[in-house]
Amino acid sequence: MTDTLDDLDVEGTTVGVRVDINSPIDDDGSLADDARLRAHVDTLSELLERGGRVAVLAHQGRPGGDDFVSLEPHAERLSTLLERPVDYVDVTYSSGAREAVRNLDDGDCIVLENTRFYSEEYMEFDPDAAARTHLVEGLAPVLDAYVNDAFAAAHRSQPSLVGFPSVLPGYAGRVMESELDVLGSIEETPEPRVYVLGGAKVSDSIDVAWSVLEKGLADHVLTAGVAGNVFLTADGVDLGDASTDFIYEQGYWDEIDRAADLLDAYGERVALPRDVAVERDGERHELGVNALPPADSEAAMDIGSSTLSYYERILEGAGTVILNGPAGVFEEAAFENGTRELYNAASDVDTSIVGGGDTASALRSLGVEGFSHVSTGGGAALRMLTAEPLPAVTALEDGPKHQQPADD
Ligand SMILES: Nc1ncnc2c1ncn2[C@@H]1O[C@H](COP(=O)(O)OP(=O)(O)O)[C@@H](O)[C@H]1O
Ligand SMILES: O=C(OP(=O)(O)O)[C@H](O)COP(=O)(O)O
Repeated sequence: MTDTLDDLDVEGTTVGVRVDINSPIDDDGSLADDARLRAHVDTLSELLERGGRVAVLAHQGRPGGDDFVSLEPHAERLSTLLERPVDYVDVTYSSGAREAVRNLDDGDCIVLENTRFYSEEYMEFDPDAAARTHLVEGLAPVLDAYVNDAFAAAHRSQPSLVGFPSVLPGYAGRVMESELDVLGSIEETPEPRVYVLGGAKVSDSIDVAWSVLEKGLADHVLTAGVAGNVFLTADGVDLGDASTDFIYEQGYWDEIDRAADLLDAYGERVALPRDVAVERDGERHELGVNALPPADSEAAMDIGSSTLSYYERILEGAGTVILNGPAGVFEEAAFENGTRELYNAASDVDTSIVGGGDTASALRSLGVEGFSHVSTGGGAALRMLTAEPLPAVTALEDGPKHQQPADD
């Protein structure tokens, strides 16, 4: 068990709080959805009301992505949500960042710059190595304690997640605490258990599929989204140039082989889309897999209606469904149907657990409700639901193993 905020003597304590406010970003760089910021309000308010001095640490996007932006808009929105000034600091661990942290008074809050603006934060380290990174050596000297509330990133072994608890006393924030509580007992959920893997993080989805199939946790794995397209390709379906190029551009070429191996080993428990939707003459047009490939420029953007009927039948018999990732490009009206209907069917299952940043945003924009638990995490929730340890949680549990770096 990890210590929580109940174990922290907050007043006058300078706390580095790692949150996950990684959010969809509009074309103009503003926040398209603030659900993940709202999720952390309880933790941050509690720390501030108890007289803590709070330096928020977080990442946004991945290098090269359109959503790889500064945390300035996040600081502004947090200020509104917390109903108090929240200053944005344009550095993360340099002397300027240390200065901003030293200047905090009781009840003050700042947001440090996107941790992933520094390349080491985009690499995986074991906790000992993470303790020696620039980020941790630079910032830990001015912190008294570390709170990890970033459940959604807890499956990453990055310095801001595993390095700080190696040199500072670490505590789980309220989001982390409640997620660990709800998601910690997957083996006890009713069977049959169905995992629905959609979205665009194909490597994560295939990792999860292997793990839950090998451990006998999943009775069925339903594939959709880009993951579904990769499985179809692995099964020998030619999706055409547009979808195939997309898989290649996203760096998922190797995943096709992994998906093929998985189909060889557990094919009878893995369901593949039976049809896909493409854009033809400006409208949605559905094609059965036998009618593929489509014309050159037509990408598979959603699952079609016969896939939906097939998946709905499996879900009708399920005791538990665990779902991550949209079934298609739900951001476009023509391709939201698969996601809406699949989520609706999943929400009718007795025990229904859903997670993921885009998934939560799809739930809200499509108005789907009724899940037993909506997790702030996608990959992290799935990893936990495979009964695998989360590196950031293990680091918190293990506690500090190294001396806190000295202040200058
Ligand atoms: N067939 C598809 N082709 C391209 N993108 C897709 C497809 N299906 C889903 N997506 C995209 O997947 C993204 C969400 O995936 P992901 O980040 O894995 O979800 P989450 O954040 O819930 O874990 C969405 O932006 C959606 O447009
Ligand atoms: O959005 C996140 O994960 P998710 O898409 O699995 O919900 C987390 O912020 C982790 O981000 P990452 O998958 O770029 O490491």
